[in-house]
Amino acid sequence: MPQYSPAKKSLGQNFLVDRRIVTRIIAAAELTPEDTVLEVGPGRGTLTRPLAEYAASLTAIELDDDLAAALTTEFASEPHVRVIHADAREIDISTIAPPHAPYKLIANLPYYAAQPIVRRFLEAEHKPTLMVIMLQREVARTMTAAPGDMSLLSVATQLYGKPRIVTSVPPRAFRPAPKVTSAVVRIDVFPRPALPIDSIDAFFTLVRAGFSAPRKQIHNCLQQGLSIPRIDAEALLSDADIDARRRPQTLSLVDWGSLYAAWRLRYPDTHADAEGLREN
Ligand SMILES: C[S@@+](CC[C@H](N)C(=O)[O-])C[C@H]1O[C@@H](n2cnc3c(N)ncnc32)[C@H](O)[C@@H]1O
Repeated sequence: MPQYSPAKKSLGQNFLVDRRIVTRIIAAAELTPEDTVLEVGPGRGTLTRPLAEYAASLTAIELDDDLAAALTTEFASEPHVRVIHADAREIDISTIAPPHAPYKLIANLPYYAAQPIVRRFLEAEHKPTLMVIMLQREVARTMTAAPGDMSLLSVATQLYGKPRIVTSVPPRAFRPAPKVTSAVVRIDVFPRPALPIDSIDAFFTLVRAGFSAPRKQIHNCLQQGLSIPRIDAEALLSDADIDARRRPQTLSLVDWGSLYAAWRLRYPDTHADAEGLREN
């Protein structure tokens, strides 16, 4: 058994100790002996060991110097396992997965960086076909929300894939125990975004504007977020066949697609400086 350094809170190190949850994660990923797997944050290897047994090849990305070194030693004699010492938020995906080769991303994510990591892989040119990830249950619920409870994160997730919660995970399943309940989420990633949008950055400029004041009616949000007069916001919503009095969280993905098409038609030149989601 390798000697590990104490858990580092700053790196979100809550190590999974409940083997039943490991089994649920592996089952949700429906691994086959042909699979290429990418694990983010292998930590002390609780998931890494079974993944290495099931998958044809496994790449594990770990930011912690000590853990990356320990895992490299542990898997040195297994050529199908590669440990990369890097930050998953910044990794160049083309260097870890050959172009066009399908891969699955499986991770018990560090909560402080879960959203940027998920976003990075969902927005990537070379996306995973499937993600099975552990994150805070509140974040999981937001990702999987239905119209009525939608938010920027729900739209940003569901544009790229179909998420569902596999199971909730109590704090006692980890050492040290986190303060919050967690959840395993499976996202079946679409080969292409669910909406025919010509600019992802422009689309998220619109969605962000739409959620600029979630308690207000959608026409107010668009006025405020896009800096346009009320009459123009109402015209856009009418073009998209959306009642101007609805709240932004009630809009479905299809509604956002219609609103985007209407906005593109009325304001074809206003999106050049769009920055997408990355600035959040
Ligand atoms: C919640 S722990 C999970 C560890 C292990 N997979 C398990 O289930 O016990 C998150 C892991 O991600 C690593 N980590 C934190 N930030 C990271 C980043 N930006 N890129 C890659 N790994 C990171 C931590 O060092 C830690 O090992």
